[in-house]
Formats: sequence, structure tokens, C-alpha cells
Amino acid sequence: MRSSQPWLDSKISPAPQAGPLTPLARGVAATVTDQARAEVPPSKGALSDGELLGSISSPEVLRALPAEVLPTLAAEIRDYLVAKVSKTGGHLGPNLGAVELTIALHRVFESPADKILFDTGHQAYVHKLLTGRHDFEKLRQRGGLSGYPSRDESPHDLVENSHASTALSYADGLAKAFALRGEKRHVVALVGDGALTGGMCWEAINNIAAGKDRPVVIVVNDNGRSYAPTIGGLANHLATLRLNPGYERVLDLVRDSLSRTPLVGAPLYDALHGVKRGLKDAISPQGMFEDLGLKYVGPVDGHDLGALESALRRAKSFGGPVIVHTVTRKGYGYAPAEADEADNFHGPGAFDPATGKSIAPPALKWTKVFSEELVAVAEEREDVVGITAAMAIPTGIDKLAQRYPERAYDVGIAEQHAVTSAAGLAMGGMHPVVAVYATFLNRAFDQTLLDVALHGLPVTFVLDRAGITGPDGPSHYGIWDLSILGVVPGIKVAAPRDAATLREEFREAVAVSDGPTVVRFPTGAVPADLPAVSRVGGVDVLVDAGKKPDVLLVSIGAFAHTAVEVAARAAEHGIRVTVVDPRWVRPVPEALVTMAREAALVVSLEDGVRAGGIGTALAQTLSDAGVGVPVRDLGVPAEWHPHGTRGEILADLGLTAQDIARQITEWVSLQAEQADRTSDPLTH
Ligand SMILES: Cc1ncc(C[n+]2csc(CCOP(=O)(O)OP(=O)(O)O)c2C)c(N)n1
Ligand SMILES: CC(=O)[C@@H](O)[C@H](O)COP(=O)(O)O
Ligand SMILES: [Mg+2]
Repeated sequence: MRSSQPWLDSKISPAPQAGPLTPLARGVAATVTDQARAEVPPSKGALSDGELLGSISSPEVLRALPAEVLPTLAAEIRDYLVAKVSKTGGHLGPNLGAVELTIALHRVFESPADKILFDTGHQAYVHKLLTGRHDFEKLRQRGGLSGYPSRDESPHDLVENSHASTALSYADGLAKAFALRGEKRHVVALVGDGALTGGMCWEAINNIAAGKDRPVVIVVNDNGRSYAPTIGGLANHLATLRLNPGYERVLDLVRDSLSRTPLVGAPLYDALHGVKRGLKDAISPQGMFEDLGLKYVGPVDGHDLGALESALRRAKSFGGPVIVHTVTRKGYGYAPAEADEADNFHGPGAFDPATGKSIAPPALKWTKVFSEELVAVAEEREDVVGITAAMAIPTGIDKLAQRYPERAYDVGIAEQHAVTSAAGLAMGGMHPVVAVYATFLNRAFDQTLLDVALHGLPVTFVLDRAGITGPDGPSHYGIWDLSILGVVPGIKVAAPRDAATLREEFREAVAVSDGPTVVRFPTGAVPADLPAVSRVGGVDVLVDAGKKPDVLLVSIGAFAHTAVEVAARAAEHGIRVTVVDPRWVRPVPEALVTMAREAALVVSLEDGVRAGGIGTALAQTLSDAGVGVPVRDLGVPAEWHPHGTRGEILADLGLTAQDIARQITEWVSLQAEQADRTSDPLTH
């Protein structure tokens, strides 16, 4: 029995073989467990979810375990992860694939003296368990563990930024700092094959390789996938790897990965695997990395604990920059995750562990609406092409790829390249649609500003997951786009409020031929369509409070339903609120200036940072037009916001209908008091 839970007895994975414990191992494990029980502070949580796992209060305890019990530990970790993540949701596939790797890392290196960095950080759950964090009940939920490394949680955690491809640069800097300070520490960076497609990694490798005496160990977790496969179909060209008889299982894994249909080109994978078209030209991966100045170890079976430990010890003893190439399988040990072709187990929501089926009620998502409209537009216009940075399904580019494979490009985790390559496509007569999460556009700001906008190129950016997102926490909030795009001359930004306006505004965006356009929308289920009562100069009026309203409430994007509720609540206090949705928020529509002249107070409401946001732009526009009406802007403070649900975070920020109505009522009363004072001759 390798697992206490039937779903781990997968037919797909050939190993790991935990098997029953030998009497010796059982004895040692029991002793270690007793010691560990005594050591675990009560706050660190349960010991009941797996006897051995429950004993691991720190990496020291892990290092004291005999190798024979490690497969059991790995099986317990998988049990635990499936059981817990099936309830909370989270990054299951990446973690199941990194169990042995993380165990080996913590046995060979001595964190926190040695520094272990997790690129992206979505695969750090096993690291959390091995560093004594065993309470996953509220993973990624308010008050619970973060879904990424978190310096508040543990001295073993360093990097909280879950934007990919940064770990090698952090590692380079840390190694330089330790060299300057004369500290003998190893710096280890675990990076996925997907993250390795990001340009920052190669900039870092260029520098790491130059530090011959700096002990940086780059561990590549090569599972052949980002979300979707990272690779091309070159299964017939693996002869160089076959030359090494120790890699039979590695070859199986690689062959499996290669046989999947790719969206992405193959050069990186070729390099990693020493693959080139034609055996005569075959290069070895050693050659590639060693030419760059890095010692190469591998490929190593990333589920073979013995092989991993021995490879990592070799790397550790080398004393300079070294790359350890491990081959793993995403979702390893849990059949539905291993068989996952649709990215469902990269970061699933809650699911039934017995079947792997999602238990979320079906809902129409913003992404699906965009995805369908993109295909409809592409059917009408041959110049429309789609670009994704390794997120074809999550951004909805997959539907275009299915319909027109030659008109959809997955460029890898390479947002900067995505944008400038879109600029090239536009120069060449196409109309590219770059679909990224709002937070990841940060990466490509300069490219958007100069490569696209300066050249007046017709590129449409579709920003998914804009605004407050939720469980991924601070790095994933899509709250900066409206501000940073505000400084891009000539850019046009739309913020649809529902499915109908998303379709409409997307079509308007791709109709623009003389510069960049942006359509941004939030995460999750799209709310019911909210028809306008009228449209004035391109601005939709959602609630018309008649002439000279007390308040003109300018609602941006998905806040429309909240804004309408605010108007209803304010009306109960005798305050007349007109609600408008500008649809296009940059540049600020002229019609808003005319409407604002009529109102006693203008309030803007946006799902983005207030600093430099639409409220600021509106106030400037009104001031420039000589409209003296006071403007109040409601939005997200430029601070770090913790993980939680979107609803919880919005409530924290006072961005619920109830809070906004109360706030508006106060402002209106304050204005009335001030007006009274001004008109009272005794106060002069
Ligand atoms: C800059 C950036 N773009 C996109 C993402 C979204 N993303 C998160 S994980 C991931 C795939 C990572 O693949 P890999 O590094 O191979 O790790 P694996 O999940 O396969 O373990 C992507 C694209 C991100 N985190 N950062
Ligand atoms: C690590 C990462 O960047 C993604 O996996 C992200 O967690 C996905 O978020 P969604 O669940 O909103 O697609
Ligand atoms: Mg990968």
C-alpha cells in the first residue's frame, strides 16, 4: 500500500514506491516522530494527517530521517495535499510534481542558512510542510497560509513575488551579497521549465555564469508544462539523452510530455534536452550550459529521491554555479492531475478528491465571453491574431487556437516579448490581441509605451483578472493597469461592466486602427447584463436622477451593479444620485465634463489604485475644463493587500454598496453644512 487514500494509487505514474516500512525504518521513524512531537509548537498545527509528515517540524527533523522512510513521507505529503487542496483550491499539480525534489533540497541544503528560492512560488506547499507549517485548512483564505512563500510565515521563505522568472536574479544578487560579506552559504533556485522561458532567467544565467566562485545551484524542475505543454514535438530526437543508460525513466517522462500537442515553439526544450534536428547535429545539454559557464548535472529523475540527493550533493560540493536538470511529472501521484490536459490541476478550485471533478457551480466567466467574441471577430477578420504568454486556457486564447491554430501564438512566460512581437505583427499588417492578466502587464510596460504606443500601432490588450482578485494575494491584484496606462499617450482603455458591454467594447477596440486599445475586466463570474437607460456621447447612463443631481457617480467597469445599489440606498436618504458608466475610461470622455457641470458632487468608483487612477484623471480633466465641482475618488489604496476573497478585500476597503452609500451621504451632508456656513452672513 503506498497511500492511505485510493486516489493516489494511480495507474499512470510508475513510482514512487513507498512500500511498507521496513522494521528498521519503522523504528527510526517512530523515534523521530516522538522527538518531533515534543518539538512541534502547538500553533504549528495537526500531527494527525500522516504520522511521519506530522513529525516534520523543521528541516533538521527531515534530515535526520533514514532514506528508507522518505517514500512514505512523500506518499503522506501527496495524501495531505490532495485532501487539503481539494477543499480550499490551490496549486495542486505543481506541488505534487515537486514532492521528492523539495524533500531532497531540504535534506541536502541547510535552510535558512542556505537560501532556497522558489521561482513563482506556486510550488512551495511541500516546502511549507517541511518547514513546519501543517495547517492548510485555510490555505489562500483570509487568515490562513499564503499560497506562496511568505516572510511573515517563516524564516525559510524569501521571495513572495509570484510573477515568474525572477528566482535566478534574486539568487545572483544573494550570492554576490554573501561573497562580499564573506559568508559561506549556498544559494539554490528552483525554477520550472515554464519560468525558464522568461527572458529574466537568461539575463540572470548570463550573470550567474560569470561568478565562477559563487555557489549558486539552479535546479530546473522540468515537467514539460507551464500550464499547457512548454514544448514542441521532437520525441524522435532524444538520442543524446539515451546515450546515458541511467535515464530510462526520465526518457519515458520526456517522451510523454513531447507527445502532447504544443502551442509553443521548442528551442528552449531542445536546449535543455540536447535535442537538435538530425542526430548528426545533436548537441548535449551539458554542452549548452557548460559553454555558458555553468556546470551541468543531469538529467535526473525528479521522483527518485536517491538520485536527486546524490545530484544535489554533487552540485553543492562543486562550489560554483551549477545547473541540476530534473525531470518530473506535473500532478505526480494523483491520477486526475497526471492525466490533466486542460490545465484543471495547475490551480484548481475546490474539487471532489475521488473523481477530480470541480465542485464549483457552473457559471459564465468573463474569460469565456471574451474568448467566444474573439473567435467571432477572427471569423470576420483575417488580420486578427491572438497572443498569450503561456496562459492559453486561463486567458481564453485556446478557443482561437483551436479554430485558427496558425493565428494564435503562445510565446512562453514572456510578456515583454509578447507585446513587442505584437508590435511587429501590427507593423506587418495584422491586428494582434494580447491577452494577459492585468498584473502581468506590469512586466511589459516599456514595451507597451514605446514599442507599441509610440509607433501608433493597433494592438489590443485584453486584461483579464483586473482589479481585486483574491486568493493569490498582493502580487496578483490587477490594480495597477489603469494608473500605468494613464501615462501612455494616445492609448484608449475600456472597462466593460457585463457580458454585453465586454462584447461591444472588445469589438470597438479591435476596430481602432491608429493606436493601442485596452479592454480590462475582473476575475470570476460575469454579472447579469445591466442595460443602460440611455447613452450620451458614448457614456451609458445607468440611473438617471434627473436634472442637477446631488451626485454624479462615475462607475468604472464591474462596479456598475454596486453603483446602482448605491444610488438606491442614497435615495432612501433623499440624495439623488445619477450613475454613469463611461465605458471608455481613457481618454476621459467629453460627455462626462458636460454631465459633471450639472452635478453638485462627482464621485468616481474604480477597481484599481487611486493614485493616478481614473478618479485622478477625471478630476484633472474637469479642472482643465474649468469645472469647479468637487470630485471624490473611491478605489484601492496604493498599499499591499493580503489574500482573501474579492468580497472580503473590497469590504475591508469600504467598497461595498452599503459603505459607499454611507460615505456619499456623509459627503453630501458635509457639502450642505459648508454651503449653509458660506451663505450665513454671521459666519462671514
Ligand atoms: C510573469 C508571469 N506570467 C505568468 C504567470 C502565470 N503562471 C503561473 S505558474 C505558470 C506556469 C509555470 O510553469 P513552470 O515554471 O514550468 O512551473 P510548473 O507549474 O510547471 O511547476 C504561469 C504561466 C506568472 N506567475 N508570472
Ligand atoms: C501562479 C500563477 O500566477 C497562476 O497560477 C495564478 O495563480 C492563476 O490564477 P487564476 O486562478 O486566477 O487563473
Ligand atoms: Mg513546468
